[in-house]
Amino acid sequence: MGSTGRYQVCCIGAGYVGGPTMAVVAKMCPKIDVTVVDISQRRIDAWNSQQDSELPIYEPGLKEAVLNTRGKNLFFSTDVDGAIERANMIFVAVNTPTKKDGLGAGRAADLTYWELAARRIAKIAKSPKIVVEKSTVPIRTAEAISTVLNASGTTKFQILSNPEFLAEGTAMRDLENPDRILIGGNLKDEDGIQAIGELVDIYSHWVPKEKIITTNVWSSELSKLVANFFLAQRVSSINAVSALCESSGADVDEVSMAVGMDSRIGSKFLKASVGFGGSCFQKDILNLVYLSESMGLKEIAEYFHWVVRMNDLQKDRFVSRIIHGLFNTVTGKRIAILGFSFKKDTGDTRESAAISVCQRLVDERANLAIYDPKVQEAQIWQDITAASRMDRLELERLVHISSNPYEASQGSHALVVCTEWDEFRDLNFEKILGIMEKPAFIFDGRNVLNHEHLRKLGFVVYAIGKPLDPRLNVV
Ligand SMILES: NC(=O)C1=CN([C@@H]2O[C@H](COP(=O)(O)OP(=O)(O)OC[C@H]3O[C@@H](n4cnc5c(N)ncnc54)[C@H](O)[C@@H]3O)[C@@H](O)[C@H]2O)C=CC1
Ligand SMILES: O=C(O)[C@H]1O[C@H](OP(=O)(O)OP(=O)(O)OC[C@H]2O[C@@H](n3ccc(=O)[nH]c3=O)[C@H](O)[C@@H]2O)[C@H](O)[C@@H](O)[C@@H]1O
Repeated sequence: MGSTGRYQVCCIGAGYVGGPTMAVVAKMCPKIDVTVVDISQRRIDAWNSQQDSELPIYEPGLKEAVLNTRGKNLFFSTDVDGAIERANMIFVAVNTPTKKDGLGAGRAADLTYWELAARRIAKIAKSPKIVVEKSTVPIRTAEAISTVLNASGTTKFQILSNPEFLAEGTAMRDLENPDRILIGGNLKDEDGIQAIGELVDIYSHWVPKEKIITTNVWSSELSKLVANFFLAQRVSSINAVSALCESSGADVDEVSMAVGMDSRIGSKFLKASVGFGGSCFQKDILNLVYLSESMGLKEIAEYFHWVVRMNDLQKDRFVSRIIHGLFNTVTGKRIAILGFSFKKDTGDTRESAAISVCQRLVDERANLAIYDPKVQEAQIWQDITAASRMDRLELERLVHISSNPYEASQGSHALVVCTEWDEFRDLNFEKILGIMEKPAFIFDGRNVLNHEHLRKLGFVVYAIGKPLDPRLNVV
């Protein structure tokens, strides 16, 4: 207990996982004090902002949960040391991106932030702590972290693995009603069992006991990576099928419905798209590739790697369709990009397929007008500049950020849907057709529009995995 007599939880890392996860813990456990800390002052200021629209991330339902608990039993702070000192349990939800340089670059997870957080805990903690690995990490990270934590010998630490399965855009729903809670710990040790019990107690406030499962630490760490591999693999598989559909006249949505109705296969995650994005699928699969390679399992590494390669291929295929469709050149043509986030209901753009699509089109010297309802203009510039070989000045001649879809469409040769935002379904396409160059093309990278209706209006439409429009120039 902290000095207040209340159980103290601290979370290091106030990002997409730390913020929503702790908001739910605070909401569901009013008798527990939850402090979320971060080294980024800007992020913490945004979490504490009185302007609720300024929370650092957009997630349906998040604002309400934060406003109802903030200042009561949910606190956001940059005082990392103070929070560590007071805590009974410390969640670590820092970022674990793919390594950019050095050994394992482009594949292995970069655990710098994790290790820094662990070293801070080791330095500051004076009383026993339970340290919960929330970030997605390679198998056996808990063991390494345990070595760092216990090296000074000043106090005792129990390390638990408790991977997070929330998906952005549905984070609050996923957290409040999870399919399962996975806790990995030392089941052979009394202190380990006690630590697992404390974490189970927290989740038991709102999650039925049968959904809380305990395993050894390594199974838990590996299960997280494997879950993401299985999900991404389904998207890559259906995207591979989409190419087959376009060449054969089959319709990928019909195939996916027919296949998904087999209860052994299931209907979720079978939606063909321009390619999966997000901060985790690619990174976690590359992590599995690296782990397999380090274990000498070359063919298994290749098997995992194909899921990522298929995804790159799908993005390339989509851009090729646009270029060939527009009579083999997009140079100087205006193209409206609808949607920039990696999926709907989030402003997150990490690894978004839209970035690759825009970068390839800019390489072809197309003029882009980009519209997204939630992504900040500065973020779009940052992503495009990072992805492109051109500098900001050159890019500013080619790229324009639009404040609405109609402005983006004005004078454009093609509309390209990169994110499945609901509002795109309800646009006034008669009006859009009127303000576009003719022939007016639509490339629906998410299969969200009513293609038949659009064709009747006069658009030439390309959709992923659908029979090809005879008016589309196909190579
Ligand atoms: N974004 C998602 O949907 C999911 C992410 N994950 C995993 O959760 C982890 C975190 O992901 P996100 O929340 O998306 O990352 P994020 O980048 O949004 O947040 C991480 C935060 O940690 C802070 N940080 C880094 N080092 C720190 C330190 N030493 N002390 C204090 N703060 C520090 C950063 O400033 C940042 O605000 C990753 O391992 C990710 O793979 C797991 C499930 C879902
Ligand atoms: O480890 C993580 O970070 C998380 O990764 C994914 O969540 P997230 O990346 O937020 O979003 P998803 O809903 O999985 O979508 C990922 C990408 O796949 C695409 N997708 C998804 C489903 C589908 O049928 N087709 C498809 O193209 C989405 O548009 C998006 O670009 C997993 O779904 C979460 O369980 C996991 O916790």
